[in-house]
Amino acid sequence: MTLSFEKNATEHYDLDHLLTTYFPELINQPTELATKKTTVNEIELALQKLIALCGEDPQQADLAETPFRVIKAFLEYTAGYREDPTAHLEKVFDIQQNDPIIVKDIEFYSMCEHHFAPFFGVAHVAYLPDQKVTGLSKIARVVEGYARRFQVQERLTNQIADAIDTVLQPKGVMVAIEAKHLCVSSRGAKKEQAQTFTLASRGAYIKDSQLRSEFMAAIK
Ligand SMILES: Nc1nc2c(ncn2[C@@H]2O[C@H](COP(=O)(O)OP(=O)(O)OP(=O)(O)O)[C@@H](O)[C@H]2O)c(=O)[nH]1
Ligand SMILES: [Zn+2]
Repeated sequence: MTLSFEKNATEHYDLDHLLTTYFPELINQPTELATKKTTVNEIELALQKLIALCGEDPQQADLAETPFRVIKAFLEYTAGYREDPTAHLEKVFDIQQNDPIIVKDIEFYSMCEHHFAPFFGVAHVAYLPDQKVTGLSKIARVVEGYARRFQVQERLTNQIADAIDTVLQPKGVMVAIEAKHLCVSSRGAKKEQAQTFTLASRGAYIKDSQLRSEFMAAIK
């Protein structure tokens, strides 16, 4: 079977648009843009080979644009690599708050770095401020910024805690993530109900059992 990516040249196949959407700096860098285009074409070819390896004909009409769509989807799943999540926390408010602030049920989608299968669920974040209080949405933006990468749940949990700890310098921070991993439920062990719960605590949340139980009660 001969494979070629030219087959994808349909009206929906707008490589320039794709690349300049996800890499806006390439608009003024024609050489780098050309290199990226070659890379995309190579990946398309590899994805056609993957489709063939799985037992399907990559040239059939319904699959013609699939490699391009996959690349587009991956750039969306991994948008977090092209931002600095800590930057969201730089804007702080002068709000007097002596007790913890807890933002719970922040839904997220991430991508397991072992299988490129989604894992998804909710993150709960608490911090005990010390002067710096951030906007509530910024906590959710930090979760997004680290979730949209190739991840493991433990690293995601710790990165969120570290970002808040470093930028806001609170008295303490605690993050809990509840997630379902499709690599565990849809394949491999095939445990559909299994969920993973991870915690990361910093500062006062490491040892203060009252703070910890208050957080656990709030997210129940
Ligand atoms: N600790 C941790 N493990 C993860 C995460 N996501 C996936 N994994 C695990 O990564 C492991 C990879 O194990 P391997 O034995 O190398 O890969 P595998 O043969 O596909 O393993 P199975 O999933 O058991 O079929 C699996 O046990 C996955 O469940 C995560 O976020 N954290
Ligand atoms: Zn996995």
